[in-house]
Amino acid sequence: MQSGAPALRSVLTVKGQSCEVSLEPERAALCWRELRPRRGRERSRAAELCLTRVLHRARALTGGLKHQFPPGGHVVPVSEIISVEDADAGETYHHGSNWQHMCKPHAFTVHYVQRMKKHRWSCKAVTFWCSDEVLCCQWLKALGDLLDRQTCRPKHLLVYINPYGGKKKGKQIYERKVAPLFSLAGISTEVIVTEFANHARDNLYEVNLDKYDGILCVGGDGMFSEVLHGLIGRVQKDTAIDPNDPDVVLSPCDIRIGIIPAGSTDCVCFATVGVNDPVTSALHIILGDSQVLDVCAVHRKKRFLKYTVSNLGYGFYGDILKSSEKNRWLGPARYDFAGFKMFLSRNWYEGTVSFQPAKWAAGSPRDLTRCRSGCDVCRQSIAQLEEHQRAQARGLVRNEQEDDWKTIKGKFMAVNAANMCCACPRSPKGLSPAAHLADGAADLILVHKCSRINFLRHLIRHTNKKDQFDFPFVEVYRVKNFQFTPKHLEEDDDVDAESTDMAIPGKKNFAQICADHPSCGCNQVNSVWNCDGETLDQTAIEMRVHSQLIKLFARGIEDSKLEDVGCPSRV
Ligand SMILES: CCCCCCCCCCCCC/C=C/[C@@H](O)[C@H](COP(=O)(O)O)NC(=O)CCCCCCCCCCCCCCC
Ligand SMILES: Nc1ncnc2c1ncn2[C@@H]1O[C@H](COP(=O)(O)OP(=O)(O)O)[C@@H](O)[C@H]1O
Ligand SMILES: [Ca+2]
Repeated sequence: MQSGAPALRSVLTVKGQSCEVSLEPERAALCWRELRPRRGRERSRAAELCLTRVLHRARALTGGLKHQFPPGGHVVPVSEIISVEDADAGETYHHGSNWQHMCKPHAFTVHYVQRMKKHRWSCKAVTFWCSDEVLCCQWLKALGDLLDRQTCRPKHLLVYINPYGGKKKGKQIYERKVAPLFSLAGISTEVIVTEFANHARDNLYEVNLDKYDGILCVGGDGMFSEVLHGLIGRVQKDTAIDPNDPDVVLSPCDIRIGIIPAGSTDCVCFATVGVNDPVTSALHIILGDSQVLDVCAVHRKKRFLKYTVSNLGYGFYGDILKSSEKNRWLGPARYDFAGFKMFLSRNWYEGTVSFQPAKWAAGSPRDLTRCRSGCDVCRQSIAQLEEHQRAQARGLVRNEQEDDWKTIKGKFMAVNAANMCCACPRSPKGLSPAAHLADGAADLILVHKCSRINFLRHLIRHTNKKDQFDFPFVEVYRVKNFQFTPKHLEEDDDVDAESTDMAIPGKKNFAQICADHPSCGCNQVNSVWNCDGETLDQTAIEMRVHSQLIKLFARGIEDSKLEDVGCPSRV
């Protein structure tokens, strides 16, 4: 069906009921309604309410439907159709009171996305029976033409599976839940089951990226981090950008990354999709969703260390990660066990944090806004950032290289830089609920030394509606960069850029003794940085946000108003 082509309207049979079915290109929606609703099928008030919501959503998605659908109507935007195919021969067809088997049915099946509760999607199917073959072909062609126009959808994907992530079910999850959906959608894949850590990262430096429309990782945040490093590293290499230069403008990655969650925290997936469900993620990939994402680069002096997209955490979250690695056999529960242990240890670390606020950011960490699909705060922040950069280039405002630094010295239980809300099943609102995916800024959270009971109160607020920053011992800032120096390195301006913190013998020994004797009463000198679930050996670091450097197969968390909560009216 060409653009401007007339609408297709027919009377077709769905589940033995005659329906008026229409497909209108300008509305980009497939709609059907029963001509004579079945007797004795009175809709409950709840069902009617649900239907009103479907119509409201369809109107929003299709730019306003002029046509009102009476109760019994169904609307599926073409952008949410997964595939259309000839109905299976031999399928049972209900005609009047007789059940018949048709050898060659004149019917087609539409597979589409249905919204379930809590941002979960599932794949539904509806079969339309036609009176003759010509009509059936006409419908298949019209729908096929409209689907061909969905050019953002991937056709060929490279998939990396971590067989050891999370509950070690990555391969099973991919084969049972994801691969069948991809073949339904006509997506071909090349699958690599990783054999060792960093296999995916290293492989991405070698593969011909032009062959693929996207790179998928099946695993947790650590596996995502591998793919992120492989892809960003590869693109910088291809464009001759030196990642060791902390001030360099990194080349953006155009190829999208998809995450099939099969890890322990799945925070990147949860915070960009709204749920860690493999089927939902596969459907977002099939529809060709795209969500840009800020990436933070971590350096020490002039040496690149790591990229992070979710949380860069020192103290509590660094210690949890380090301690949990020994108990990998516990699966995702290792974090709760380590969390409990670290809570009891009440470690704190002395050091200095310096940062530059993101002055142009449209939001602030405690403004109660949430980053949602098509986020206005992200759009406005980037517009203001670009305006600011243009003014700087024209010399209208001072270069901020040396200005506006704020410095805080202290004893910290935790230093976290959340580049996104970091929502996960343990904390559905996340470490920084108002952080944004693509605003060019991160939320720097400083938790000063406090009593165990106060720290617990702060932690518990990650799981309820109260503000976790509303404590005198917690500070939060929206920043474009920050530096952290542990106290024992504060005087060491001359520390060789190549050396690590552990190269200071006396201090290493002290830290070692205390780590070995936690009951000795001394606090350890150093924690480690938890960088999206990977540890960093260095403690003195600098971090800078690179706005919108990568793209994911996601659309950000949708407003829950758009969910058809178990609506019975959508077949
Ligand atoms: C009392 C309940 C407190 C719940 C507090 C929950 C806060 C959760 C914030 C989570 C931020 C997650 C940031 C992202 C981290 C991931 O990149 C990263 C890697 O993920 P991967 O294994 O999938 O590769 N994951 C992590 O670093 C794990 C963080 C896990 C945090 C668990 C915290 C549990 C704390 C339990 C404290 C218990 C106190 C009990 C007192 C009686
Ligand atoms: N085949 C493999 N063997 C061992 N480790 C691997 C393999 N493939 C990937 N990894 C590493 O496993 C780590 C954890 O993976 P991840 O999928 O994030 O699981 P989890 O969420 O349980 O931590 C990552 O650091 C990744 O580099
Ligand atoms: Ca951000």
